[in-house]
Amino acid sequence: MTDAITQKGFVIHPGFLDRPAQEALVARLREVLAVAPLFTPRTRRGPMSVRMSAAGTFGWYSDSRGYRYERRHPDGIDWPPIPEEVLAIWRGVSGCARLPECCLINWYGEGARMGLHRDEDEADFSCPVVSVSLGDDGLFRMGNVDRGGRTSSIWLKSGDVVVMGGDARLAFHGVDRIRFGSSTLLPKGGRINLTLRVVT
Ligand SMILES: O=C(O)CCC(=O)C(=O)O
Ligand SMILES: [Fe+2]
Repeated sequence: MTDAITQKGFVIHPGFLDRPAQEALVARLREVLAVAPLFTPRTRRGPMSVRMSAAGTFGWYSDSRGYRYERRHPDGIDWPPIPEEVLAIWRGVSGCARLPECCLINWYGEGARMGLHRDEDEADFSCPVVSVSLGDDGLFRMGNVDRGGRTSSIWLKSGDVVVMGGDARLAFHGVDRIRFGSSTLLPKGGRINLTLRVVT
């Protein structure tokens, strides 16, 4: 693990997870996804390119009715518990006494992206959102609390952890593109991003 980098209030921990830790995490996530399969969220503008699932008390969900947190997977089952390995990352970097209530799982296949947005559906912004990147490189764009203005971009690699707290908690961010096949962690390629959130 190298020293943290701060850009526009986003704290980036390059290589926070070594390869064995990444592999252990992927094995846990496969167990979660076996219970709560990936689904394609829809917005008013159509299906998202990212596929999603979640662990924890709440999962983030979007359909034609809009965005919200839900206590159940769209198949009607409870979300599986957040794996202990994921909670350990939160304890290591969040500086927050509360535990995350949602571990959102985003799966980016070839060509998937996530437009600039703010994570603002939570009731309490005093804890950060912690993001964990696994698999292919993703070009992460960091903006400002208000839409517009200068942005800054960084390629997030497998094992990198980003803490969006303080001024960055409500800052715009997104993923412009991934380098499909750049990592050997996931045999079929793709990028997994976890975001850990205190929701209530
Ligand atoms: O994939 C990423 O690195 C960011 C994901 C994100 O911003 C989100 O799920 O809200
Ligand atoms: Fe986000």
